[in-house]
Parts: sequence; structure tokens; C-alpha cells
Amino acid sequence: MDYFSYQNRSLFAEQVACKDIAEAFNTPTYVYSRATIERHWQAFDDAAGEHPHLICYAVKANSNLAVLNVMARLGSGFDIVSGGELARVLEAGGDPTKIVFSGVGKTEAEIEYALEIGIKCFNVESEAELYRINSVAKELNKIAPISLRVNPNVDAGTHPYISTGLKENKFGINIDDAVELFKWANQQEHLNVQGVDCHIGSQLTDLSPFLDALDKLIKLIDQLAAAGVTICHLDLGGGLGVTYKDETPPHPSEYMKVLMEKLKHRPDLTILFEPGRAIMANAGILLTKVEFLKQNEDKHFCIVDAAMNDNIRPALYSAWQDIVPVEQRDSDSLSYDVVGPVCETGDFLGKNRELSVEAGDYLAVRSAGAYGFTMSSNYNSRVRAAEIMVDGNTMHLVRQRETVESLWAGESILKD
Ligand SMILES: Cc1ncc(COP(=O)(O)O)c(C=O)c1O
Ligand SMILES: N[C@@H](CCCC[NH3+])C(=O)O
Repeated sequence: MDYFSYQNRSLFAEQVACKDIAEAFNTPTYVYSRATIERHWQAFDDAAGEHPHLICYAVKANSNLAVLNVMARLGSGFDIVSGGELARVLEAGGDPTKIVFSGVGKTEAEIEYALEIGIKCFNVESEAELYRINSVAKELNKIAPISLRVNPNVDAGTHPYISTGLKENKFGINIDDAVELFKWANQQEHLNVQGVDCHIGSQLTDLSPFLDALDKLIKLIDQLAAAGVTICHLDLGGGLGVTYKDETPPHPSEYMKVLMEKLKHRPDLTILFEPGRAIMANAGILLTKVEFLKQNEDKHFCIVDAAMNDNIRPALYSAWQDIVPVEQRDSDSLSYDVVGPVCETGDFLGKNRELSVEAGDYLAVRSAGAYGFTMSSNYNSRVRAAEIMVDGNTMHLVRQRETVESLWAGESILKD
């Protein structure tokens, strides 16, 4: 069942008409479906079965407190990449002992914060970072649980900007150097070696790169055992793709089944996953209003009130996201470029879209729940959108639209 579907030609989010949301809260507005988030998270968790595992939702995909809280109530773990994300997870009621901390540039302050809170594990991305974690832990007289994120050098076959598991990418530690570093870490009083980690990229639509990476990681874990380093968890990262247009990624349960099948003889290993997009992308839409229709030469433009500052994915990755009317019309359609008010030619939400639309209509950008609001900005001094969570027949405002005054909060002018 799709939780964003038409009833009598009107788009609904669960049991709430999107037109009612737009009228009540104005536009642009992000709308999330609680039931969809829960169903997607559960698909990962259920498919892991009895094997010890932990789903650590990748906070960067969508870090709204209400979203994190829905996940926390399901018992989710979290994958974070900054002190800010750590604070958000705690604020949302997340369990610190289920947090893994990824990212290539952890500061001393962030490491201290995470050690004080008692997170599950640091996913260490370089030799220098390992030394830094060791010295901060020593200073605080704590033991830092660590996992090394290795770069298995597999081609994820995704957009170059979101591929992370190749030798030339900045992420992780060269898999060939990992054993020596693990051996060193294993001897440190203030480090506790827990796991091996990898994340090879995002929006993967094929299982084979995941399987190639898994094979390499299992081999590494065996090499480590032979070298006297015991590994108790394997973190396979996130990266499972979704359908934006005509992609056919495996369903989360199929992805999990195939990976877990390979791991069934390893009950000694707790398996961690860090899905972000696969949980959130299709759990959200972006509602926007048509301001004007305009024609230049033979090109038709549909100018809407959402822009690249609200959803940068089309401009950044040439990403395609479906754009649909909130209320369907019978009139003939035209091919439009759907563009925002920002002063950039790259400010478009979609190109050559067949739409039957008039000024004042509402449109919905689909698959917008992941890397939508979290990548939004105030460019052109535009306030960031409101966020709504729908739960059955109820809509909850989970983030107010920013005010213009908030744009310069913290700024000041010279006295003379
Ligand atoms: C370390 C890490 N884990 C998890 C994710 C989540 O990826 P995705 O949203 O593709 O599942 C990312 C982002 O690509 C990441 O960098
Ligand atoms: N932000 C990207 C994905 C990057 C994933 C983060 N490592 C997107 O919108 O597709």
C-alpha cells in the first residue's frame, strides 16, 4: 500500500488531503508519513531475523526530531556524522549505546562529546583519526569503542558524487593497510576494537557491489582473527537505492535476505546496517504552489514557490524526482520546466514535465523525504520550509517555517 496516493483525484498523505496541508501551513512544505517510515524501517529489521543485528538509521538523510523519534521508538540505532547529529539524536530520545559515529573529520570536541555520552562505536576513517581518538580517550581516562571503516575499492556504479568505496574517494582506510592498524589499535589500553565497517556509496540499485564488499570484509575479519584481533561486529553501511523514476533496486527485505544468507554461519558477528535513503526518500514529499506560468520562445515554465534552496538534488546531481499535481485536472497537459524563484539557471526541480496545471495549483515533488530538507539552505535569503508529519488522519507541524528575522539572528552590524 502506498501511503501517498490519490483518492478522487486528490493526493493524500495517509488519510490527510495534501491540499488541506498546503492550505493550513502554506508552501513550500515537506510532508512525511509516519506509517511509511515505520514500514520501511521494519522491512530492514524483520528481514534480519534472529541473527544479532542493529539497524542504525543514517541521520543525514533526514534529521528532523520527529523523524528520529519515530525511529527511536522502534528501537533503532543511529549513524551520525557530527556532534550536531549526536545532539539531535539525544534530543529525540535515541539510545546513545546504539549510535555509531562515521565521518572523515571528527574534531577533538566531537570525540570528547561522544565519549562522555557513551556511544556504541566510532567508525574510524583514517590512521590520524585513530591516533586522535586514542589520545582523547586517554586524556578522559575512557575506553573508546572503535571500528575501522575500510575502503574495499569496489565500484558502486552510482553517481560519482555519491560513490564512496573507491580508492580515490576520501572515505575509509585502504583495506590493504587495515590489518596493521587493527593490530596497533588492539594493543592500546584506551581503545576497544569492536568492528569492521564499510559504506561504498549511495543510491545503489544492484546487489553485486554490496556482495563484493562483503566478501572482502569477511576475508579481512578472518585475517584479523589469525592475527589475534577479534571482531564482534560488521557494519555494512547504507546505500540501498530507491525508485525515483524507473530504477529497480532490490526491496530492502531482498537486500537483507541476500546479505544475511552469506552471514548465517557467522553468529559471532552482530551485523549493523546504516540505511538512510531507503527508509526516508519515499516517506516524504515536498508541497509547492504554482506562482506563474510563463512562456519564452517555445519553452514553457512553471514557476513554483519551492526552489533549489529547498531541494538541491536536481541542481547538484541532475537528480530526477517525480512532480505531480495535488489536485488532478482534466485539461490538456503541456511540457514544462518546473523552476523556482532563485536567481540561478540551475534552479529547477524538474525539466520537460507533462503537467496539466494553472497558477495557484499545488504540486508535490515526490521521493523528497531523504536529502531534501537536510540539504536545504537559506540561499537568496529564503526561509527554510515547514515540515509536517502525518500520522493516520492527523497532521503535526514538526518544524515551523523559518521567520525572516531568524535569517539574521546572530549577525550584527558595525557600531561606527
Ligand atoms: C557512512 C554512511 N552511512 C550511511 C549512509 C546512508 O546512505 P544511504 O542514504 O544511501 O542509505 C551514508 C551516506 O551515503 C554514509 O556516508
Ligand atoms: N545527498 C545525496 C546522497 C549522499 C549520501 C551521503 N553520504 C543525495 O541526495 O542523493
